[in-house]
Amino acid sequence: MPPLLRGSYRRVVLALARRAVLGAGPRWSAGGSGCARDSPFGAEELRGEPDRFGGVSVRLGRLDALDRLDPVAFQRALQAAVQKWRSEGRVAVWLHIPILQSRFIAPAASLGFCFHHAESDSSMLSLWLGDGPSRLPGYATHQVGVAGAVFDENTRKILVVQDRNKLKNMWKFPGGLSEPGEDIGDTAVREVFEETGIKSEFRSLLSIRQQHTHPGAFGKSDMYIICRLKPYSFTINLCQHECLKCEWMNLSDLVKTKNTTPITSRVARLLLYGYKEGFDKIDLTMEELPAVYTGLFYKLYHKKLPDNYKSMTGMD
Ligand SMILES: [Mg+2]
Repeated sequence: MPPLLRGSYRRVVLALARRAVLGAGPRWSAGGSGCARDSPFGAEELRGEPDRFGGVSVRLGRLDALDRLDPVAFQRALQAAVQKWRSEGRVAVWLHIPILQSRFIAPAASLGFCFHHAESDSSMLSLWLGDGPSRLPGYATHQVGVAGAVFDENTRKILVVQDRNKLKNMWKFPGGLSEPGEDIGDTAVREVFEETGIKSEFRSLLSIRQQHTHPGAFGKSDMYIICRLKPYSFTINLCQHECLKCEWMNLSDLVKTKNTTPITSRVARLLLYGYKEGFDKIDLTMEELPAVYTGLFYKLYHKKLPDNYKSMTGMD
């Protein structure tokens, strides 16, 4: 339990114990004053944790006694707490509401709180208290899809599929949606294996397509990334749920076919160019580096720097 909430927990528990001893009627009635208890639920129960940007966060799930609090009493307490935070110069309030406590969303909204985001079991509301328009960053706005262009240099064949649930059946690279926290290359390798049974390893990133208001991304922006993968198994085991067809196709046939998407066609040409002239001409390779946040790492994708440029500092 966070130290800031310890006091409020104690107060709420004591109030409940006192009520039980007195045998009071409905504790905090849904109508009327909304606080038919001897010790009204006040702003002090809603003390939150300050953040480094000058905001304050309140997690309702940490206040067990809220199970018995009605929305009217909550609204009154929240209004008083907001006034206090405003007078203290707080710039924002974050209100985390577990799904089972959703009856507190409407009272918060009536005080100006808006949805910031929702997860499967909770919602996060926010209220900007600072000067001018809100400077709070928005939540996730993107869906990331990743496909694997699995090219076998020995046979010059490329792995292609036709999706099952598409209006038009076109050849494309196997792929799918990235899981939260999953690396791009790992998504490509996983999706290729799930859809075709082919095992492969990540080589490079070849292209990024950005599309806004994408119908397949719930109207959000969609980033579709194609990676170059090297196969190390060759027997196809098609996923019947997602794919209609899968085959190893000659790369030159994929370049020529009309029965494909514009993105697949362009990447096929790019691969042909890389195969003939060297993959360093088309590859964005990956480098893993330590982030400023202790213990974390990030992946940087860029064209490989020639060795003689690695130590060069100027124009000469
Ligand atoms: Mg897929």
